[in-house]
Amino acid sequence: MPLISVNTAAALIRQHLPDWGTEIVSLSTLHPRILAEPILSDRPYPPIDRIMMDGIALNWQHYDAGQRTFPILGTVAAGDVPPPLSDPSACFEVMTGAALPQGCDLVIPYEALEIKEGIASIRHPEPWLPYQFVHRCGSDAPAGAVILPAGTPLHSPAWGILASVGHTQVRVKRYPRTQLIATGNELVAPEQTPNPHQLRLSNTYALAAALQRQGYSQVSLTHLPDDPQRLAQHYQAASQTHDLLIYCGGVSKGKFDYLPQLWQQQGVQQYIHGVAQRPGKPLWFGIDHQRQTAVFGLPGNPVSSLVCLHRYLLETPVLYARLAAPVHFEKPLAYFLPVKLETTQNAELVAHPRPMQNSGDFLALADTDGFVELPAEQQTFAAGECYRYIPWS
Ligand SMILES: Nc1nc2c(c(=O)[nH]1)N[C@H]1C(S)=C(S)[C@@H](COP(=O)(O)OP(=O)(O)OC[C@H]3O[C@@H](n4cnc5c(N)ncnc54)[C@H](O)[C@@H]3O)O[C@H]1N2
Ligand code: MOO
Ligand SMILES: [Mg+2]
Repeated sequence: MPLISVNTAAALIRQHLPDWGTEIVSLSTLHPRILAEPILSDRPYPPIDRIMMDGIALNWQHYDAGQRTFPILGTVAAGDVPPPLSDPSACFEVMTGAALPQGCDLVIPYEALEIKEGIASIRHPEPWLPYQFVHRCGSDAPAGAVILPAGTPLHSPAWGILASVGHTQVRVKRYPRTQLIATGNELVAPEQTPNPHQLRLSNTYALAAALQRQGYSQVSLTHLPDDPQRLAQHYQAASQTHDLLIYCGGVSKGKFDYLPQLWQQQGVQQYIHGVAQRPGKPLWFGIDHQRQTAVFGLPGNPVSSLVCLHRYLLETPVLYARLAAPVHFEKPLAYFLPVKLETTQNAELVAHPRPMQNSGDFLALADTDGFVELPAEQQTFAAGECYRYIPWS
Protein backbone atom coordinates (compact mmCIF):
# COMPACT_ATOMS: atom_id res chain seq x y z
CA MET A 1 0.00 0.00 0.00
CA PRO A 2 2.00 3.09 -1.15
CA LEU A 3 1.13 5.90 1.23
CA ILE A 4 0.32 9.41 0.05
CA SER A 5 0.55 12.53 2.17
CA VAL A 6 -2.35 14.07 4.06
CA ASN A 7 -2.32 17.12 1.79
CA THR A 8 -2.31 14.99 -1.37
CA ALA A 9 -5.21 12.95 0.00
CA ALA A 10 -7.16 16.11 0.87
CA ALA A 11 -6.49 17.57 -2.59
CA LEU A 12 -7.60 14.36 -4.36
CA ILE A 13 -10.83 14.29 -2.37
CA ARG A 14 -11.51 17.97 -3.08
CA GLN A 15 -10.85 17.38 -6.75
CA HIS A 16 -13.02 14.29 -7.18
CA LEU A 17 -15.85 14.72 -4.69
CA PRO A 18 -18.88 15.73 -6.78
CA ASP A 19 -20.63 19.05 -6.38
CA TRP A 20 -23.94 17.89 -4.94
CA GLY A 21 -25.82 20.86 -6.42
CA THR A 22 -28.47 22.87 -4.67
CA GLU A 23 -31.98 22.40 -3.36
CA ILE A 24 -34.82 24.51 -2.03
CA VAL A 25 -35.67 24.23 1.65
CA SER A 26 -38.42 25.89 3.58
CA LEU A 27 -37.87 28.56 6.18
CA SER A 28 -39.03 26.14 8.87
CA THR A 29 -35.95 23.90 8.26
CA LEU A 30 -33.66 25.96 10.51
CA HIS A 31 -30.84 23.41 10.10
CA PRO A 32 -27.24 24.37 9.51
CA ARG A 33 -27.15 25.02 5.77
CA ILE A 34 -25.04 26.93 3.27
CA LEU A 35 -26.86 29.55 1.22
CA ALA A 36 -26.70 28.97 -2.54
CA GLU A 37 -28.31 32.23 -3.72
CA PRO A 38 -27.81 35.87 -2.75
CA ILE A 39 -30.62 37.29 -0.62
CA LEU A 40 -31.69 40.86 -1.41
CA SER A 41 -33.53 43.25 0.83
CA ASP A 42 -37.16 43.41 -0.32
CA ARG A 43 -37.52 47.02 0.90
CA PRO A 44 -35.46 49.55 2.82
CA TYR A 45 -34.38 48.47 6.32
CA PRO A 46 -35.84 49.69 8.50
CA PRO A 47 -38.84 50.24 6.22
CA ILE A 48 -40.00 53.27 8.23
CA ASP A 49 -38.41 55.92 10.40
CA ARG A 50 -38.61 53.63 13.43
CA ILE A 51 -39.05 55.06 16.90
CA MET A 52 -36.39 53.69 19.27
CA MET A 53 -37.66 54.85 22.67
CA ASP A 54 -41.02 55.08 24.44
CA GLY A 55 -41.72 58.80 24.92
CA ILE A 56 -42.91 61.65 22.73
CA ALA A 57 -42.26 62.59 19.09
CA LEU A 58 -42.14 66.28 18.20
CA ASN A 59 -40.77 68.82 15.77
CA TRP A 60 -37.11 69.57 16.45
CA GLN A 61 -37.27 73.19 15.21
CA HIS A 62 -39.84 74.03 17.88
CA TYR A 63 -37.60 72.46 20.52
CA ASP A 64 -34.56 74.31 19.10
CA ALA A 65 -36.45 77.62 19.24
CA GLY A 66 -36.81 77.12 23.02
CA GLN A 67 -40.26 75.54 23.37
CA ARG A 68 -40.26 73.08 26.31
CA THR A 69 -43.93 72.19 26.82
CA PHE A 70 -45.91 70.35 24.18
CA PRO A 71 -49.61 69.45 24.19
CA ILE A 72 -50.14 65.74 23.39
CA LEU A 73 -52.35 65.15 20.34
CA GLY A 74 -52.63 61.36 20.84
CA THR A 75 -50.68 58.12 21.12
CA VAL A 76 -48.98 56.20 18.32
CA ALA A 77 -48.25 52.53 19.06
CA ALA A 78 -46.14 50.01 17.11
CA GLY A 79 -48.34 48.78 14.27
CA ASP A 80 -50.41 51.98 14.04
CA VAL A 81 -50.58 53.94 10.80
CA PRO A 82 -48.97 57.18 12.04
CA PRO A 83 -51.15 60.29 11.80
CA PRO A 84 -49.37 63.48 10.65
CA LEU A 85 -48.47 66.06 13.30
CA SER A 86 -51.22 68.55 12.38
CA ASP A 87 -49.93 71.17 14.86
CA PRO A 88 -46.09 71.52 14.78
CA SER A 89 -46.05 72.97 18.29
CA ALA A 90 -47.71 69.81 19.70
CA CYS A 91 -46.46 66.24 20.05
CA PHE A 92 -47.55 62.58 20.07
CA GLU A 93 -46.86 60.01 22.71
CA VAL A 94 -45.05 57.29 20.78
CA MET A 95 -43.95 53.74 21.53
CA THR A 96 -40.80 51.87 20.51
CA GLY A 97 -41.30 50.26 17.10
CA ALA A 98 -43.94 52.78 15.95
CA ALA A 99 -43.46 54.73 12.71
CA LEU A 100 -42.45 58.36 13.17
CA PRO A 101 -45.43 60.63 12.35
CA GLN A 102 -44.91 63.02 9.47
CA GLY A 103 -43.84 66.43 10.83
CA CYS A 104 -41.91 64.90 13.73
CA ASP A 105 -38.13 64.60 13.68
CA LEU A 106 -37.21 64.11 17.34
CA VAL A 107 -38.05 61.54 19.98
CA ILE A 108 -37.56 62.25 23.68
CA PRO A 109 -37.84 59.33 26.14
CA TYR A 110 -40.26 59.35 29.08
CA GLU A 111 -37.33 59.51 31.52
CA ALA A 112 -36.62 63.11 30.37
CA LEU A 113 -40.26 64.23 30.60
CA GLU A 114 -42.96 65.14 33.00
CA ILE A 115 -46.46 64.53 31.69
CA LYS A 116 -49.43 66.23 33.38
CA GLU A 117 -52.96 66.81 32.11
CA GLY A 118 -52.16 66.09 28.51
CA ILE A 119 -49.03 68.25 28.36
CA ALA A 120 -45.47 66.93 28.11
CA SER A 121 -42.74 69.12 29.62
CA ILE A 122 -39.09 68.48 28.86
CA ARG A 123 -37.24 68.29 32.18
CA HIS A 124 -33.88 67.10 30.97
CA PRO A 125 -31.38 69.84 30.04
CA GLU A 126 -29.64 67.72 27.40
CA PRO A 127 -29.47 69.31 23.96
CA TRP A 128 -31.65 66.98 21.85
CA LEU A 129 -30.57 66.57 18.25
CA PRO A 130 -32.65 66.14 15.09
CA TYR A 131 -33.68 62.50 14.58
CA GLN A 132 -32.36 61.49 17.97
CA PHE A 133 -33.83 58.08 18.88
CA VAL A 134 -35.08 57.60 15.32
CA HIS A 135 -33.77 54.57 13.42
CA ARG A 136 -33.86 56.17 9.98
CA CYS A 137 -35.67 54.48 7.11
CA GLY A 138 -33.14 52.64 4.89
CA SER A 139 -30.19 53.37 7.18
CA ASP A 140 -29.39 49.64 7.63
CA ALA A 141 -29.82 48.71 3.97
CA PRO A 142 -31.57 50.20 0.94
CA ALA A 143 -34.08 48.10 -1.03
CA GLY A 144 -32.40 45.63 -3.39
CA ALA A 145 -29.11 45.38 -1.47
CA VAL A 146 -27.37 42.00 -1.09
CA ILE A 147 -27.85 41.34 2.62
CA LEU A 148 -26.73 37.67 2.61
CA PRO A 149 -24.31 36.67 -0.13
CA ALA A 150 -24.39 33.16 -1.63
CA GLY A 151 -22.08 30.90 0.35
CA THR A 152 -23.09 32.30 3.75
CA PRO A 153 -23.47 29.58 6.39
CA LEU A 154 -26.98 29.96 7.77
CA HIS A 155 -26.40 30.64 11.45
CA SER A 156 -29.20 31.84 13.70
CA PRO A 157 -29.05 35.54 12.69
CA ALA A 158 -29.23 34.53 9.02
CA TRP A 159 -32.46 32.55 9.55
CA GLY A 160 -33.90 35.67 11.20
CA ILE A 161 -32.87 37.78 8.21
CA LEU A 162 -34.49 35.29 5.80
CA ALA A 163 -37.74 35.47 7.76
CA SER A 164 -37.60 39.25 7.79
CA VAL A 165 -37.34 39.54 4.01
CA GLY A 166 -40.07 36.94 3.52
CA HIS A 167 -37.85 34.24 1.99
CA THR A 168 -40.02 31.29 2.98
CA GLN A 169 -38.26 29.08 0.41
CA VAL A 170 -34.52 29.35 0.15
CA ARG A 171 -31.96 27.79 -2.19
CA VAL A 172 -29.17 26.09 -0.27
CA LYS A 173 -26.30 23.75 -0.97
CA ARG A 174 -27.63 20.22 -1.23
CA TYR A 175 -26.08 17.69 1.08
CA PRO A 176 -25.60 14.20 -0.34
CA ARG A 177 -28.01 11.40 0.45
CA THR A 178 -25.63 9.58 2.73
CA GLN A 179 -25.47 6.10 4.21
CA LEU A 180 -23.09 5.09 6.98
CA ILE A 181 -22.31 1.41 6.81
CA ALA A 182 -20.77 -0.32 9.81
CA THR A 183 -19.12 -3.58 8.76
CA GLY A 184 -18.00 -6.39 11.03
CA ASN A 185 -19.23 -9.70 12.43
CA GLU A 186 -18.22 -8.62 15.90
CA LEU A 187 -20.68 -5.73 16.02
CA VAL A 188 -24.15 -5.74 17.56
CA ALA A 189 -26.72 -2.94 17.75
CA PRO A 190 -26.50 -0.57 20.75
CA GLU A 191 -29.76 -1.90 22.16
CA GLN A 192 -28.38 -5.46 22.27
CA THR A 193 -26.26 -7.05 24.98
CA PRO A 194 -22.98 -8.15 23.42
CA ASN A 195 -21.27 -11.43 24.24
CA PRO A 196 -17.68 -11.05 25.48
CA HIS A 197 -16.26 -11.41 21.94
CA GLN A 198 -18.69 -8.84 20.55
CA LEU A 199 -19.10 -5.07 20.92
CA ARG A 200 -21.84 -2.57 20.35
CA LEU A 201 -21.28 -0.68 17.12
CA SER A 202 -20.52 2.91 17.98
CA ASN A 203 -18.61 4.43 15.09
CA THR A 204 -21.53 5.08 12.80
CA TYR A 205 -23.34 6.91 15.61
CA ALA A 206 -20.35 9.17 16.20
CA LEU A 207 -19.99 9.79 12.46
CA ALA A 208 -23.72 10.42 11.98
CA ALA A 209 -23.71 12.94 14.82
CA ALA A 210 -20.84 14.83 13.20
CA LEU A 211 -22.58 14.84 9.80
CA GLN A 212 -25.90 15.96 11.22
CA ARG A 213 -24.30 18.76 13.16
CA GLN A 214 -22.91 20.02 9.86
CA GLY A 215 -26.29 20.01 8.15
CA TYR A 216 -26.31 16.60 6.44
CA SER A 217 -30.02 16.01 6.78
CA GLN A 218 -30.35 12.70 4.93
CA VAL A 219 -28.14 10.24 6.76
CA SER A 220 -29.10 6.63 7.31
CA LEU A 221 -27.21 3.99 9.26
CA THR A 222 -26.85 0.32 8.53
CA HIS A 223 -24.74 -2.65 9.59
CA LEU A 224 -23.45 -5.50 7.44
CA PRO A 225 -21.47 -8.63 8.28
CA ASP A 226 -18.08 -9.34 6.69
CA ASP A 227 -19.73 -11.35 3.92
CA PRO A 228 -18.70 -10.53 0.35
CA GLN A 229 -22.05 -11.49 -1.13
CA ARG A 230 -24.06 -9.44 1.33
CA LEU A 231 -21.69 -6.52 0.85
CA ALA A 232 -22.00 -6.74 -2.96
CA GLN A 233 -25.80 -6.96 -2.88
CA HIS A 234 -25.97 -4.02 -0.56
CA TYR A 235 -23.58 -1.94 -2.67
CA GLN A 236 -25.57 -2.53 -5.85
CA ALA A 237 -28.77 -1.30 -4.24
CA ALA A 238 -27.38 1.46 -2.03
CA SER A 239 -25.27 3.03 -4.78
CA GLN A 240 -28.47 3.64 -6.77
CA THR A 241 -30.21 5.49 -3.99
CA HIS A 242 -27.35 7.38 -2.33
CA ASP A 243 -24.83 10.00 -3.38
CA LEU A 244 -22.35 9.13 -0.66
CA LEU A 245 -21.58 5.80 0.99
CA ILE A 246 -19.33 5.94 4.02
CA TYR A 247 -18.13 2.51 5.11
CA CYS A 248 -16.51 1.93 8.43
CA GLY A 249 -14.13 -1.00 8.92
CA GLY A 250 -12.99 -3.73 6.58
CA VAL A 251 -10.48 -1.68 4.57
CA SER A 252 -7.15 -2.89 5.92
CA LYS A 253 -5.14 -6.05 5.29
CA GLY A 254 -7.23 -8.65 7.10
CA LYS A 255 -8.60 -11.82 5.51
CA PHE A 256 -12.09 -10.43 5.95
CA ASP A 257 -11.35 -6.90 4.79
CA TYR A 258 -13.28 -7.45 1.56
CA LEU A 259 -14.25 -3.92 0.73
CA PRO A 260 -11.41 -2.57 -1.47
CA GLN A 261 -11.67 -5.63 -3.72
CA LEU A 262 -15.44 -5.42 -3.79
CA TRP A 263 -15.44 -1.77 -4.82
CA GLN A 264 -12.95 -2.57 -7.55
CA GLN A 265 -15.23 -5.34 -8.84
CA GLN A 266 -18.17 -2.95 -8.79
CA GLY A 267 -16.27 -0.44 -10.93
CA VAL A 268 -15.57 2.19 -8.30
CA GLN A 269 -12.50 4.16 -9.32
CA GLN A 270 -10.01 4.16 -6.46
CA TYR A 271 -8.18 7.43 -5.78
CA ILE A 272 -6.83 6.76 -2.32
CA HIS A 273 -5.86 3.67 -0.36
CA GLY A 274 -3.39 4.48 2.38
CA VAL A 275 -2.38 7.85 3.78
CA ALA A 276 0.81 8.61 5.72
CA GLN A 277 -1.05 9.41 8.92
CA ARG A 278 -1.83 7.99 12.33
CA PRO A 279 -4.50 7.16 13.01
CA GLY A 280 -6.38 6.36 9.83
CA LYS A 281 -3.62 4.98 7.63
CA PRO A 282 -5.78 2.51 5.63
CA LEU A 283 -8.22 5.25 4.44
CA TRP A 284 -9.88 4.42 1.11
CA PHE A 285 -11.67 6.84 -1.24
CA GLY A 286 -13.13 6.37 -4.69
CA ILE A 287 -15.86 7.42 -7.08
CA ASP A 288 -18.35 5.21 -8.90
CA HIS A 289 -18.58 7.38 -12.01
CA GLN A 290 -21.29 5.27 -13.59
CA ARG A 291 -23.66 5.39 -10.64
CA GLN A 292 -22.43 8.83 -9.52
CA THR A 293 -21.71 7.68 -6.00
CA ALA A 294 -18.78 8.71 -3.84
CA VAL A 295 -17.35 6.04 -1.56
CA PHE A 296 -15.29 6.48 1.58
CA GLY A 297 -13.79 3.48 3.35
CA LEU A 298 -12.95 4.73 6.82
CA PRO A 299 -10.63 2.55 8.89
CA GLY A 300 -12.70 0.76 11.52
CA ASN A 301 -10.86 1.87 14.62
CA PRO A 302 -13.14 4.46 16.24
CA VAL A 303 -10.62 7.28 16.54
CA SER A 304 -9.38 6.65 12.99
CA SER A 305 -12.82 6.87 11.42
CA LEU A 306 -13.73 10.08 13.27
CA VAL A 307 -10.47 11.82 12.49
CA CYS A 308 -10.68 10.90 8.79
CA LEU A 309 -14.25 12.18 8.51
CA HIS A 310 -13.28 15.51 10.04
CA ARG A 311 -10.07 15.97 8.10
CA TYR A 312 -11.32 14.91 4.67
CA LEU A 313 -15.07 15.40 4.38
CA LEU A 314 -16.47 17.86 6.90
CA GLU A 315 -16.13 21.63 6.53
CA THR A 316 -13.90 22.60 9.41
CA PRO A 317 -12.85 26.11 10.43
CA VAL A 318 -9.22 27.06 9.84
CA LEU A 319 -7.88 27.30 13.39
CA TYR A 320 -4.44 27.03 14.90
CA ALA A 321 -3.62 26.12 18.49
CA ARG A 322 -0.46 26.30 20.56
CA LEU A 323 0.81 23.04 22.03
CA ALA A 324 0.72 23.14 25.84
CA ALA A 325 3.31 20.36 26.15
CA PRO A 326 6.04 18.92 23.91
CA VAL A 327 5.17 15.94 21.72
CA HIS A 328 7.48 13.39 20.21
CA PHE A 329 6.31 11.16 17.38
CA GLU A 330 8.95 9.08 15.61
CA LYS A 331 7.09 7.71 12.60
CA PRO A 332 7.22 9.49 9.23
CA LEU A 333 3.43 9.92 9.44
CA ALA A 334 1.22 12.92 10.12
CA TYR A 335 -0.01 12.58 13.68
CA PHE A 336 -3.61 13.51 14.48
CA LEU A 337 -3.38 14.05 18.21
CA PRO A 338 -6.56 14.46 20.28
CA VAL A 339 -6.45 17.53 22.50
CA LYS A 340 -8.35 19.37 25.17
CA LEU A 341 -8.62 23.02 24.21
CA GLU A 342 -8.07 25.93 26.53
CA THR A 343 -8.82 29.51 25.48
CA THR A 344 -6.72 32.11 27.25
CA GLN A 345 -7.52 35.71 28.12
CA ASN A 346 -5.10 36.95 25.47
CA ALA A 347 -7.19 35.19 22.81
CA GLU A 348 -4.94 32.19 22.34
CA LEU A 349 -6.02 28.63 21.72
CA VAL A 350 -3.92 26.23 23.75
CA ALA A 351 -4.03 22.52 22.96
CA HIS A 352 -3.43 20.10 25.82
CA PRO A 353 -2.41 16.73 24.34
CA ARG A 354 -4.64 13.83 25.32
CA PRO A 355 -2.84 10.98 23.57
CA MET A 356 -4.86 7.79 23.42
CA GLN A 357 -3.35 4.35 23.95
CA ASN A 358 -4.19 3.41 20.37
CA SER A 359 -6.86 4.24 17.82
CA GLY A 360 -9.29 1.81 19.45
CA ASP A 361 -9.28 3.85 22.66
CA PHE A 362 -12.34 5.94 21.89
CA LEU A 363 -13.17 6.52 25.55
CA ALA A 364 -10.13 8.79 25.69
CA LEU A 365 -11.97 11.16 23.35
CA ALA A 366 -14.59 11.94 25.98
CA ASP A 367 -12.35 14.60 27.51
CA THR A 368 -11.20 16.15 24.20
CA ASP A 369 -12.49 18.99 22.02
CA GLY A 370 -10.78 18.01 18.77
CA PHE A 371 -7.34 17.18 17.47
CA VAL A 372 -4.20 18.86 16.17
CA GLU A 373 -2.49 17.87 12.94
CA LEU A 374 1.25 17.41 13.49
CA PRO A 375 3.06 17.20 10.14
CA ALA A 376 4.82 14.02 9.01
CA GLU A 377 8.12 15.81 8.29
CA GLN A 378 8.79 16.53 11.97
CA GLN A 379 9.44 14.19 14.88
CA THR A 380 9.56 16.66 17.75
CA PHE A 381 7.01 19.33 18.44
CA ALA A 382 7.92 21.85 21.10
CA ALA A 383 5.55 23.34 23.65
CA GLY A 384 4.40 26.74 22.36
CA GLU A 385 4.49 25.80 18.67
CA CYS A 386 1.27 26.31 16.68
CA TYR A 387 -0.44 23.65 14.59
CA ARG A 388 -3.71 23.25 12.77
CA TYR A 389 -6.51 22.44 15.20
CA ILE A 390 -9.74 20.76 14.10
CA PRO A 391 -12.66 20.77 16.56
CA TRP A 392 -15.06 17.83 16.76
CA SER A 393 -18.37 18.59 15.07
N1 LIG B 1 -1.49 -6.20 8.92
C1 LIG B 1 -2.03 -5.01 9.11
N2 LIG B 1 -3.06 -4.91 9.94
C2 LIG B 1 -3.62 -3.71 10.18
C3 LIG B 1 -3.12 -2.56 9.54
C4 LIG B 1 -2.03 -2.70 8.66
O1 LIG B 1 -1.57 -1.73 8.05
N3 LIG B 1 -1.53 -3.94 8.47
N4 LIG B 1 -3.70 -1.37 9.81
C5 LIG B 1 -4.26 -1.23 11.11
C6 LIG B 1 -4.95 0.03 11.21
S1 LIG B 1 -3.96 1.37 11.28
C7 LIG B 1 -6.28 0.14 11.33
S2 LIG B 1 -6.98 1.67 11.60
C8 LIG B 1 -7.17 -0.99 11.26
C9 LIG B 1 -8.28 -0.68 10.25
O2 LIG B 1 -8.93 -1.81 10.01
P1 LIG B 1 -10.26 -1.97 9.17
O3 LIG B 1 -10.65 -0.74 8.52
O4 LIG B 1 -10.12 -3.19 8.38
O5 LIG B 1 -11.32 -2.16 10.34
P2 LIG B 1 -11.75 -3.49 11.07
O6 LIG B 1 -10.64 -4.45 10.99
O7 LIG B 1 -13.06 -3.90 10.58
O8 LIG B 1 -11.91 -2.94 12.54
C10 LIG B 1 -10.86 -2.38 13.27
C11 LIG B 1 -11.29 -2.22 14.72
O9 LIG B 1 -12.35 -1.30 14.82
C12 LIG B 1 -13.51 -1.87 15.42
N5 LIG B 1 -14.72 -1.37 14.75
C13 LIG B 1 -14.99 -1.49 13.44
N6 LIG B 1 -16.17 -0.96 13.17
C14 LIG B 1 -16.67 -0.47 14.33
C15 LIG B 1 -17.88 0.20 14.69
N7 LIG B 1 -18.82 0.52 13.78
N8 LIG B 1 -18.05 0.54 15.98
C16 LIG B 1 -17.10 0.25 16.89
N9 LIG B 1 -15.94 -0.39 16.60
C17 LIG B 1 -15.74 -0.75 15.35
C18 LIG B 1 -13.31 -3.34 15.19
O10 LIG B 1 -14.04 -4.11 16.10
C19 LIG B 1 -11.82 -3.50 15.31
O11 LIG B 1 -11.42 -3.59 16.65
O12 LIG B 1 -6.48 -2.14 10.82
C20 LIG B 1 -5.21 -2.36 11.48
N10 LIG B 1 -4.71 -3.61 11.03
O1 MOO C 1 -4.22 4.12 11.59
MO1 MOO C 1 -5.05 3.01 12.51
O2 MOO C 1 -6.18 4.17 12.15
O3 MOO C 1 -3.77 3.61 13.58
O4 MOO C 1 -5.52 2.56 14.01
MG1 LIG D 1 -9.69 -5.11 9.32
